[in-house]
Amino acid sequence: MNKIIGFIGFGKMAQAMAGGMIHSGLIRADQMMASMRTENSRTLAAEQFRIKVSASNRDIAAFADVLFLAVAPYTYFEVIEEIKDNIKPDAIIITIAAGITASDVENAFGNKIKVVRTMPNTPSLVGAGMTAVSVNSEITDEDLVSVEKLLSSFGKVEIIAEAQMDAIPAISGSSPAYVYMMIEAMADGGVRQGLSRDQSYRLAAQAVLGAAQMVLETGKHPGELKDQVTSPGGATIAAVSTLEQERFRGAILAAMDSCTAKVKELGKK
Ligand SMILES: NC(=O)C1=CN([C@@H]2O[C@H](COP(=O)(O)OP(=O)(O)OC[C@H]3O[C@@H](n4cnc5c(N)ncnc54)[C@H](OP(=O)(O)O)[C@@H]3O)[C@@H](O)[C@H]2O)C=CC1
Ligand SMILES: O=C(O)[C@@H]1CCC=N1
Repeated sequence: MNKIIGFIGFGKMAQAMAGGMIHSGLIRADQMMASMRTENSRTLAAEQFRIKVSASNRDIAAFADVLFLAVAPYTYFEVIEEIKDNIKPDAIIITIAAGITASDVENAFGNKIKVVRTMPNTPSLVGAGMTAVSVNSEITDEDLVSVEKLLSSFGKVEIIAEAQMDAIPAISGSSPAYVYMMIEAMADGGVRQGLSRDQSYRLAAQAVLGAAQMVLETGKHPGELKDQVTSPGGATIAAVSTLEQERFRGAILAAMDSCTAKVKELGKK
């Protein structure tokens, strides 16, 4: 793809997307540039990713064909105020912040701009990301093709209605954190039974990966797949019964409600 990709803010999420794009071969490091606040972050990013770095958000905005706004939600509007007169007229602005709407961004720029609101996740780094996408009315069919191509270079893309975007962090933006917690707990359980720590992580992570792949590839209901594991009078149903007593599913639903409530709060600041 023959475009300059700019990142304003190059933290955990931007690095995961940039790493995924470079690794896929779609974008070369010399097509990417990023601005960060501290010198230390810029030095590390230049060393690790071999991209151009700058202290000036305006410099990045002036060169980018596709500009990712990858700062925290509470920094969005000061950054937009800083760069709004510097973006290329045809630039595509990609937002990744939880809770910030496309119309918030349009209003902050103060004129008609192309906005793609996304909610990515960190598995983008290994090409296994999940990015939800909604676009504003300035995005043409041709733009959407380019955006989908770019975002697909590091994982799956789902186009969704803007009104549903606040629901996405809980299910795919933040949820890798819950899964890592589950893998960590499963590995602790393995270690408790005498398995090595390393082997426990590999066993637990591969079981989670395989279960997710079963849901995606068989198209079967997760309940049916669970039933295939639970042999009558066996060990799995003993584990399932304890999980139900401990409100495993209730805890996940409650955590997702907290996540979504926080997303809405982030958008109001
Ligand atoms: N982490 C995740 O899994 C996900 C995060 N997001 C969204 O991504 C965004 C960033 O989150 P995350 O990557 O976790 O955060 P990080 O704290 O890791 O990164 C923030 C980045 O912004 C830079 N920064 C801060 N202030 C400025 C400024 N004024 N101008 C330019 N750069 C600045 C920081 O630079 P420095 O290091 O020099 O301080 C850093 O590079 C958030 O909006 C979040 O909602 C979305 C989906 C998933
Ligand atoms: O924790 C956060 O607010 C961001 C949004 C989704 C994942 N990380």
